[in-house]
Amino acid sequence: MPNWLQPLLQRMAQETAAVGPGQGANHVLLNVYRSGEGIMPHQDGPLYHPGVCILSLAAPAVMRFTRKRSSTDNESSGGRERLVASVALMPRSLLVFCGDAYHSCLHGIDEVDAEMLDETVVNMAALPQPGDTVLQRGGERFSLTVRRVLRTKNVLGLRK
Ligand SMILES: O=C(O)CCC(=O)C(=O)O
Ligand SMILES: [Fe+2]
Repeated sequence: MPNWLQPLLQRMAQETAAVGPGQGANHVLLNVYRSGEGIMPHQDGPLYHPGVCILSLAAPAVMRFTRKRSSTDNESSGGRERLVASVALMPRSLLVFCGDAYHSCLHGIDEVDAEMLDETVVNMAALPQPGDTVLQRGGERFSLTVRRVLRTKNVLGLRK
């Protein structure tokens, strides 16, 4: 890990056990999004300890958590009816998630220039003007996604 990341990772390890109790992070991903760019709904998967910290920098965006599609869902449904929570990713904020949000939901960022703020936004108070119905993305957003990659042999069940 580069030196400049150490204080950040130490602070995350002190304040949350989400990325691996007692162990901390060993994997940091830098993503850059221009306004209008997003990341498709996905699950971070079994190679990681099931918890993640996302530090947001520069322009804001909104992360949408959607329930995974089940066998009884209508094939043609767009996904909005499976939306369970939205989180405004404000500059210099940290999103930590694990548990159901990690295992039972997909997370993604829409490819939009302006985010609609509806009743699914769980952190309205973090917005500059609580009560606004639109959040302009405005410019480039950088995120650091901090996780712990598990030892592959453990994940595959090969270790005794
Ligand atoms: O950039 C973000 O805020 C999310 C990134 C993400 O979900 C991922 O890298 O798995
Ligand atoms: Fe992700």
